[in-house]
Amino acid sequence: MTVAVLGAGKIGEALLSGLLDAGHDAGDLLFTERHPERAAELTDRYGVAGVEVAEAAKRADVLVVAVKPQDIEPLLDELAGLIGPGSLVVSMCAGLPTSLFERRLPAGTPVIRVMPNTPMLVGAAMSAVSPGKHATDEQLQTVERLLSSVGKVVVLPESQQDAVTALSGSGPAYFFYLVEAMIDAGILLGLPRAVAQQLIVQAAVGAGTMLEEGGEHPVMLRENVTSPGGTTINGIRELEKHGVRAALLDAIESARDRSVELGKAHEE
Ligand SMILES: NC(=O)C1=CN([C@@H]2O[C@H](COP(=O)(O)OP(=O)(O)OC[C@H]3O[C@@H](n4cnc5c(N)ncnc54)[C@H](OP(=O)(O)O)[C@@H]3O)[C@@H](O)[C@H]2O)C=CC1
Ligand SMILES: O=C(O)[C@@H]1CCC=N1
Repeated sequence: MTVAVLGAGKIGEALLSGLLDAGHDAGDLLFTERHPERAAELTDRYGVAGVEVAEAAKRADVLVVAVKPQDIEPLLDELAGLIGPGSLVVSMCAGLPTSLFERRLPAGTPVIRVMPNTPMLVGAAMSAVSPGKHATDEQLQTVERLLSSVGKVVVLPESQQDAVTALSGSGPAYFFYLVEAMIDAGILLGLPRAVAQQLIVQAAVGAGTMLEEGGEHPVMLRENVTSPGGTTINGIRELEKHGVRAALLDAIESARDRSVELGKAHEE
């Protein structure tokens, strides 16, 4: 099976790299890029061929659309004249509904909407998958299998994709932001930056592993760190005083709203 990534930016590269690490053959992967120097860099790094969209449409069984939602219109115009009956289109674009692709591509084109995240680069993606109206169960399974090689996969109704985009699509950015702020706190307390970074990154990895493997609720895990009359509760009081929980709710709601807005921009 040949997979072509249309738009090999951050997420497109993460997919190529994750698939190669998972054992996919470079010869079964293609990508398109509009900057020749970026294409050359990717071919050097991964041994994957950069091609024109027409060649990708001709050779690939699965076309993964990974351009910014703002760049979708010209690509759809181009693809509309190129897509053959055997092509399966997978969109990773935030906010864009499968109905947009179905309306603009040849009648009956199977489309599957996916929201992955950048940990795909290290085989630890969370991908949520929603089939459009022409995608068969077999095509859904193909996409699930492909994405399972680079992380975890859930199948969800498309109506939940804007929420998923805000939660797990953007989620890594919020964790990185917290880590960055906590490293700054280490600097404030006089630790060398490298030491602060090592301490916080390992605390994040340890917490993530406990969340994933321990099976305990996050509230319980936090309570276990919070000794009576100890240090952690002082920190928690400050987080509550500064409304960090409400800030996260607002942040994720706002990201969801932006996903809805990106989709609306392409309504008929
Ligand atoms: N980054 C993330 O964590 C995630 C992103 N996504 C989705 O993935 C998509 C890409 O996001 P991201 O990787 O961050 O964005 P990037 O801008 O890094 O990647 C998109 C790439 O596609 C190129 N491009 C645009 N139009 C074309 C075209 N017609 N043919 C070939 N290449 C083209 C862009 O070139 P140029 O540099 O000139 O713009 C760019 O290199 C978005 O729709 C986003 O919603 C989904 C989940 C997570
Ligand atoms: O910021 C964005 O729009 C993309 C979608 C989810 C993560 N990154």
